[in-house]
Amino acid sequence: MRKKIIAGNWKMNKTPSEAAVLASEIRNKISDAKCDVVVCPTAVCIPGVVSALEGSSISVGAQNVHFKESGAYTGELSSAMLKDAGTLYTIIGHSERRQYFGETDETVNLRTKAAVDGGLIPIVCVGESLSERENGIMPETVCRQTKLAFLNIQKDDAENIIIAYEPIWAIGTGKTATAQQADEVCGIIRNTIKELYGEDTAEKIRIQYGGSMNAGNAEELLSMPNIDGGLIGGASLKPDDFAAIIKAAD
Ligand SMILES: O=C(CO)COP(=O)(O)O
Repeated sequence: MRKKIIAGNWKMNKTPSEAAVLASEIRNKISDAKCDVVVCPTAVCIPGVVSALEGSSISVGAQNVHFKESGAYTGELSSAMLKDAGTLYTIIGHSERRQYFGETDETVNLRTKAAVDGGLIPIVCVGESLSERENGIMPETVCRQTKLAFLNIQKDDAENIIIAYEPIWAIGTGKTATAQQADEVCGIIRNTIKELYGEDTAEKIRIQYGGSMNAGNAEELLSMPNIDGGLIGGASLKPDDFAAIIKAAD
């Protein structure tokens, strides 16, 4: 039985002081979660959020990580820096980064390797666009993204990586994939992991769904056999809604 994992992607929202308040509010609402809970604020908010959550079971994640250890990469953050700041997870390859910041399958793979080597748990995002779905190439897209993200990742490391299936057409649109649609794609991803690493890794790896998950639809999505959690955008900024999603996972 895979332990569920609910992560909040705060995206480019909240100042450091607002983020610390939000973290405290979330902490107060979910003291007894049975699933893993992660919040991913912007990098500048990490120290304040880490201290607001100190001693709680809620972990902190970053929204991106660079693939080099240090050097002339203005504006970037290494896994060692994030780790030292108290981060345990990092989102990698979110579709917004692929769309607006030139992220490619190759850089997603480099970042995934750097995160693993630096002791961070990657949350690797994959997902098709609306036109890919409408043209019948959704399976090809998610298989390709998954295979390339895991290139040169050892089996022992692979099973600890989290994959987030986020169909681009469902992000921030209020248009959620149906539970059946989401489960089908999470199953395709799990099968790809089976091809790469075998049945045992495929059974262990956790696959989240992300895309307009909210307090109303979380329970149905999280009850599906291949969905092991959620990567939540908008609803993770509302403590009551985020707490309701965590309750649905438990
Ligand atoms: O992109 C997402 C999480 O990474 C999903 O965002 P929304 O939940 O706002 O649709």
